[in-house]
Amino acid sequence: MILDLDIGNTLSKWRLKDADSSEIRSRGAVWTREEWKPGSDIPDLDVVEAVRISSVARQAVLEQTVTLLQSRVRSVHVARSVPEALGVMNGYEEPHRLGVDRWMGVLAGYQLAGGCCAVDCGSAITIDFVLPGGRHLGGYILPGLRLMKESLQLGTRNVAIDPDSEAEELLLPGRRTVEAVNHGIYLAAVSAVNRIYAEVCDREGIALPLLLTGGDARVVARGVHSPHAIWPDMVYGGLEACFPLTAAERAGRMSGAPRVPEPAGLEKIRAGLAFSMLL
Ligand SMILES: Nc1ncnc2c1ncn2[C@@H]1O[C@H](COP(=O)(O)OP(=O)(O)O)[C@@H](O)[C@H]1O
Ligand SMILES: CC(C)(COP(=O)(O)O)[C@@H](O)C(=O)NCCC(=O)O
Ligand SMILES: [K+]
Repeated sequence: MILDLDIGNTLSKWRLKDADSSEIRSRGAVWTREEWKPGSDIPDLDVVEAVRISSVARQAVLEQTVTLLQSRVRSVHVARSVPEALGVMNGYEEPHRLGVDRWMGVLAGYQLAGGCCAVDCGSAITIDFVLPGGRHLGGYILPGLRLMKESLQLGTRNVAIDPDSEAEELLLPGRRTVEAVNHGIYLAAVSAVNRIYAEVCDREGIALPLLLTGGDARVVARGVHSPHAIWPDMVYGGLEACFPLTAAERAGRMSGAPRVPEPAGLEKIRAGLAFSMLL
């Protein structure tokens, strides 16, 4: 069994993948700031023969995790942001400073769709661009929905946006504090994604496929106008591409990869941008 780990600032997600059948056997998540204890929602390491890790948590968290895993599992692979991999050139001036979860998302997106825009809606919302040919342009980082809400300190943190809410409802003026905050941060997040996607496509003269991942991907996607795909396992896809262990992975197939819709035409994206500038 292969254990894939995606350690974010909020949640440490894991999944167990059968190395023979490529099936995902189980998944879970624990709070990143909490210590792993027996009984918490962690996988049984006795069945694990290899581990792949993407971590943006503090260095100490990664070190503890790697030490624990190395004592139990033969091969442990830790992903790093590097200047170039799998045909993608990292756009950062200091490539190792690019969050490795972003790097994994970009590599997975490029392997699946070629040039693309990869959006990760977690603790932070990150929006990265890679062009056909593999040049990563860099990206944008803004606070995620939960962080935006907590920063207001209005006592609304425990009332999360219902992920099944319709975007139209979430865009209405709120008539209670909780509603006003939830609708405000929602509009901030979806406006940023829509605008940044259109700006960069316009500037580069190309309509790029759009991919979303992260804990808030589903609700943010409801407010995204352009055709897009949601890929909950996009970071894991990057791990599979960097450290292929199964026959399918070596052939470039990533688990759970969605069908990516054709992007809207560049003229349509540009018309939307011009319209939003008139407002
Ligand atoms: N069941 C859930 N538990 C915790 N957070 C959730 C859940 N569903 C959605 N979220 C949202 O997802 C965010 C965490 O997403 P995730 O992509 O795991 O973040 P990170 O990678 O930064 O840890 C939370 O900040 C919250 O807004
Ligand atoms: C931007 C991030 C905090 C996003 O982390 P996440 O929301 O996925 O927990 C992470 O990718 C990170 O720590 N990046 C390093 C800084 C950078 O990418 O420029
Ligand atoms: K993120």
